[in-house]
Amino acid sequence: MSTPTPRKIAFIGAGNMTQSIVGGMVKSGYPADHIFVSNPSDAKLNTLKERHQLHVSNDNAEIAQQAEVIVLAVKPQLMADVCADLSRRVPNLDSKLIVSIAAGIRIPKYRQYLNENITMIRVMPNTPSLVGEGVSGLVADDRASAADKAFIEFAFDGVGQTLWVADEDELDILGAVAGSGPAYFFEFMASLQKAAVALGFDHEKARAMVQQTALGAATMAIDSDLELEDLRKQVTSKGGSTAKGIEVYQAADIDDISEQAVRAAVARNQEMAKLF
Ligand SMILES: NC(=O)C1=CN([C@@H]2O[C@H](COP(=O)(O)OP(=O)(O)OC[C@H]3O[C@@H](n4cnc5c(N)ncnc54)[C@H](O)[C@@H]3O)[C@@H](O)[C@H]2O)C=CC1
Ligand SMILES: O=C(O)[C@@H]1CCC=N1
Repeated sequence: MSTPTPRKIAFIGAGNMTQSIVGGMVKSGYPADHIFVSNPSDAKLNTLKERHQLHVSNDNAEIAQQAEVIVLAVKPQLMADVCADLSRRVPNLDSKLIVSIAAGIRIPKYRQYLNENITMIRVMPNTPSLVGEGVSGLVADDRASAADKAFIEFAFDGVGQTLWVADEDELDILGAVAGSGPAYFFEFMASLQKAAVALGFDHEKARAMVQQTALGAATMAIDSDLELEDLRKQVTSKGGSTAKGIEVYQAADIDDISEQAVRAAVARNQEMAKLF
């Protein structure tokens, strides 16, 4: 996608997600002098400033006042306080585009916290955004224009793939699959690594074989038109060793485990919508 007309964009919170999104935007040609980032402490701000020559501040409201787009990138638990401060100190919030990447909290809540008339897009990214291989789910309210949506799509295309979803229920599900997903894959990779160690490999070799296998499998899944199940079958020779390993996973009902995990994460997103 071509670079949209630059708008001044303020990121509230300089954590992992902000660092990756800002890095992706700059790499895609977005002018760094249109990017503002705030955080209570200086270390992450200094790194961002050195790396990209963008504007930084310890004062959320100061950068929000100057911006046309405000990205809320703090933990859900802090959102109410952060928004209360912005709504007290930033005039014309309803003339800006508000974006949140926080899990759970829904658009009507932001209207309560900030202003009933805001225009809002919610995005659910994931940590592989840090290496440009993220997935970001997006959902916009009825007030967001085509230009607003294109602008935010550009910002998140810089760190991976973007997927528009129909509503906030779907965003909760995408969050439980793709937002949390890297943790599930790491958990599985770590367990395979532990198995290799249990059978005699040292930690380093075990990790090398697991991570390269994960990369290889993911690359094959992306490059192939085959269903994942068929790719699995290609590895599983009749009467061979993989079949025995797969039998163990299937006996533990891996499909049911994954469904339960996703349902539990969706339920927590719904809970956070009520709590914060
Ligand atoms: N980490 C993940 O996998 C994902 C996280 N998210 C969401 O992204 C948001 C941020 O997550 P991360 O970047 O991972 O967290 P993080 O903990 O790395 O970053 C949060 C940043 O906010 C700063 N902060 C704390 N209080 C603040 C305040 N009052 N004003 C401004 N900044 C403040 C912290 O110092 C920190 O730098 C969360 O709401 C989370 O739900 C969404 C998708 C995936
Ligand atoms: O665990 C969380 O709440 C966030 C949202 C998706 C990934 N991390």
